[in-house]
Amino acid sequence: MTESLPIALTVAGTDPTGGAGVLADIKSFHSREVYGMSAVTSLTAQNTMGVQDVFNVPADFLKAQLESIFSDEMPHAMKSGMIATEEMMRVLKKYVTKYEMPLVIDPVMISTSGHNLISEDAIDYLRDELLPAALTVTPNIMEAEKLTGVDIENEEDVRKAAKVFIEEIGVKSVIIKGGHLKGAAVDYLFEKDSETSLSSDRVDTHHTHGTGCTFSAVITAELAKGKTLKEAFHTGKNYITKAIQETPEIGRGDGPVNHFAYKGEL
Ligand SMILES: Nc1ncnc2c1ncn2[C@@H]1O[C@H](COP(=O)(O)OP(=O)(O)OP(=O)(O)O)[C@@H](O)[C@H]1O
Ligand SMILES: Cc1ncc(COP(=O)(O)O)c(N)n1
Repeated sequence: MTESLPIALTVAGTDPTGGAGVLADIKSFHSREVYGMSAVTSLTAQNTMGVQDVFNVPADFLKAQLESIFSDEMPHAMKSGMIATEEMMRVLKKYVTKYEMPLVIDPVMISTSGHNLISEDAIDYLRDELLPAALTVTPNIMEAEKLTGVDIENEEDVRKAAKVFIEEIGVKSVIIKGGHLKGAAVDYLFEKDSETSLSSDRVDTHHTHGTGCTFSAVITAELAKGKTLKEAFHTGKNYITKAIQETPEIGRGDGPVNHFAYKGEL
C-alpha cells in the first residue's frame, strides 16, 4: 500500500561514485522507507579521491525540474545540498517560499577532498535569503565559521556561532556538526529556546565521504514522516554513527558510509 508513503525531495549535486550528494540522499531516504525525489543542481566528476570536474546545470533547467515535480506531486519535506550559484539559489528560494514544507539546508561549500563546490559570490545570498527559509540548517564547523564569522574551536564557540545564526541571520534552528572538532563527535541542535547535544565516540577512520549529506538526508526523511526536529536529530545521529562504524570501504581514497548499517525503528 503506497497510500501513506512519505516523500522527500533533495535538491543537490551528483557524485557518480554514489558516496555524496543526490545518490547518498536517495539511499538515505530509501533506507528510512521514504520515497525519494531529486532535482539536480550540478553534475560533478568526482570519486573517493577527489573532485575532477563540475558542470553546473543552467538555473532555468533547475527551475524546469522543480516545476515538473511540484506540478505533479507534493513532497512532505525537502533538503538542499550543493547549490553552486546565486542564480540557482534564487530559483530554489521561489519554490521554498511558494510551497510550505519542512526544509533542511545543508550549506555545502567544500568537499572533504578540499574542492570548492559553491561560488564565493553566492555565500551572501545563501546566508541572507535562503537560510531563514529553512526549518533547520546543518553546517559543519568550517561552514558555520564562514557563515557567522565566529572562529570555532570548542563548545563555547559553537554556542557563540549558534547565537549569530539565530539572532542575526534569523534561522529558525541550526544543527552545528562537530565532526571536525577534536574528541568525541558531538552535534548541537539550537532552537530559539533550547539546546540539545548528541555525542558519539569518534570512529577512527578516514572513510567519511558524504557523512554530512547522509545525516541531513536522514533528518529530512524523518521530517517527511511527521517526526519532530528533535526526534529527527536523534535518528540522524544514530544512523550516521552506525553508517561510519560499518564503512563498506569502497574506493581507493576517502570512502563512503554504509547506508544499510542502521536498523533502528522506522
Ligand atoms: N569520525 C567520526 N566518528 C563519528 N562520527 C563522525 C565522525 N566524523 C563525522 N561524524 C559525524 O558525521 C556527521 C557529519 O559531520 P561532519 O562534521 O563530518 O559534516 P560534514 O563535514 O558536512 O560532512 P562531509 O564529510 O559530508 O562534508 C555528524 O553527525 C558528525 O558528528
Ligand atoms: C555533489 C556533492 N555534494 C556534497 C558533497 C560534500 O560531501 P563531502 O564533504 O563528504 O565530500 C560532495 N562532495 N559532492
